[in-house]
Amino acid sequence: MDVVMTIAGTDSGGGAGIQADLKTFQELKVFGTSAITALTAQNTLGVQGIFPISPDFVLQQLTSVFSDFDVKAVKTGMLFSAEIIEVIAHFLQQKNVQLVIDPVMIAKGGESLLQKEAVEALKSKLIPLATVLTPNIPEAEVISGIKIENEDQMANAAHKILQYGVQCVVMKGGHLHDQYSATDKVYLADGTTFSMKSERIQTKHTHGTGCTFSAALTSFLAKGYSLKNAMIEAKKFVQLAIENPLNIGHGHGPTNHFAYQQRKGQYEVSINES
Ligand SMILES: Nc1ncnc2c1ncn2[C@@H]1O[C@H](COP(=O)(O)OP(=O)(O)O)[C@@H](O)[C@H]1O
Ligand SMILES: Cc1ncc(COP(=O)(O)O)c(N)n1
Repeated sequence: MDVVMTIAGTDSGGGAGIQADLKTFQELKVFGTSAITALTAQNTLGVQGIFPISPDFVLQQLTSVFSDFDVKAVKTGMLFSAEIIEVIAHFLQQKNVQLVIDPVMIAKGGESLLQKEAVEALKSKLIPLATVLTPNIPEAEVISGIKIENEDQMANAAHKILQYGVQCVVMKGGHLHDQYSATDKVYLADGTTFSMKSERIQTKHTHGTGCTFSAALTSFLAKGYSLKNAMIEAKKFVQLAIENPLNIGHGHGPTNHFAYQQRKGQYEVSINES
């Protein structure tokens, strides 16, 4: 059984963060472990409270898991502070794992999940260790310092981020103003790019989409899929999770992690090489 790990914050409402990651891992038949960076009191309406975990205790969780399991791939989500990022980066530097970084900054309701001062530590300490970085457009703007309003600016931002040492950047298109499609663009350090296009679902139930995508990507990498195939299957996983909502909660509801196993044979992501 392939063992994976999520280093992230919790979501008491179960739609994002650690909970979304573990549900995704379970559906994709990998064994999920975790190191929690912060507890959030959260539901589909927003984040009502944040209780950060001490950096020492984050390190204790990492040490417990890695001293016992052969962890194949790790993803990070909400990291909250520079101190927590530094502890994680120092720890992972000495490990041979595939690392997916979802640079979570702001919850859909607008609450900050990463302190502003922590962006520098993310850029200089953690991103250089990563196999893949999965920013949404606002996160890519903060990390690159480039405003993204068109494809050229997106490519410039991706190439700047690749210079920080990460092997691959996926620009997630959920926030783009495209009425019909949700296109994610993938930029690799070898200069190649491709895009993954799916139908944009008109829905307010997109809580945890970024967490779910990066957890699925981590699972497929741990299972030995190539980077490209892992990315395509992760896109399929999140598309089906959005397309088949559970209709629970009174705000931005969670996605449906069960849908991939039920419907994966009925859906193909459209790939464009460039
Ligand atoms: N309305 C939608 N319909 C289809 N796919 C979507 C939709 N919104 C987001 N996605 C997809 O969900 C994934 C997460 O994207 P995004 O919402 O940009 O990230 P985040 O949750 O980090 O803000 C991406 O693969 C994106 O293309
Ligand atoms: C603990 C936690 N982590 C991450 C997110 C981001 O959620 P989304 O994937 O919807 O951007 C969240 N709302 N809460």
